Amino acid sequence: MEFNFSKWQACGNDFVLVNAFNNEDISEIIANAEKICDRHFGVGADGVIFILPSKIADFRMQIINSDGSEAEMCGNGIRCFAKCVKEANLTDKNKFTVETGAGIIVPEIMEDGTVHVDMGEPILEGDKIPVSGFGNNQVVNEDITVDGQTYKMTCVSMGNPHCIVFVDDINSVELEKIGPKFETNPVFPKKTNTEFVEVKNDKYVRMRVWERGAGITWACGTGSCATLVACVLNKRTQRTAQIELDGGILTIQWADNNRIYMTGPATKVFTATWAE
Ligand SMILES: N[C@H](CCC[C@H](N)C(=O)O)C(=O)O
Repeated sequence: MEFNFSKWQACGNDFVLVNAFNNEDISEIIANAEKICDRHFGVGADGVIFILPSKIADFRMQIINSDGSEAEMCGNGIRCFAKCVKEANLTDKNKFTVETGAGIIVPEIMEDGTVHVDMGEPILEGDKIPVSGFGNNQVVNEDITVDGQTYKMTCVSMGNPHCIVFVDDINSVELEKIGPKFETNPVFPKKTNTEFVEVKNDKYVRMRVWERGAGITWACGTGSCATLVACVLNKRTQRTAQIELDGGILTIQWADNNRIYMTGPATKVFTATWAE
């Protein structure tokens, strides 16, 4: 298997990006995503992202987690995707449409090099997130029992499922122990990403994440969007706030038009060829 790729990171959430805009066969790369993402035997990444053509948008993005599972959407990934597309001269626009599993997403590359993304509307109906046991009701500050302990959860989908748990002290959360037990809890038919959040004030929160299919990552863009929505629903922040992650800070806004806007960095680390 031989293919060219570029390595990108966004707040420390890192990805292998593959340009398959000319419909190159990516089946073997997808089949080997776990090995490619391995931090000892491969490149090392939280996922593999493919740039693909689309019939309904300027581009299509496909995201494979480091465990080989496919996700509907990736917030940090789409910022890397946008700058990678621009660098590859696949467009002369700074704002364009991307078909994803979460619908059409619109990133815009800003003058200062950050990327501003219209992430669409949050999904709050329980059966659409999905979370079992709540019908189409919202899941806000509801009980969940994990490993014999009861937590209060608020669930939001940004095309992918998120379970947000507010804590008094983020440093006391044993993420590697409790994260996988939330991820695979039977109440989440499609598993879940889980965000633990310590609110610092009504415009600033600290968040750590255990991602579905990737484990602890240094940042989660869709998770930051879901976190802001959960904060507003629980009356803990304003509708615009900064989310401090292990690897950086994202600014998230839940606008009056009900759409979520995310702004943050994306940086190329290197380009290389996988030749095994
Ligand atoms: N692991 C996630 C996909 C990547 C999301 C995250 N890296 C982001 O920046 O949104 C899932 O399976 O839903």
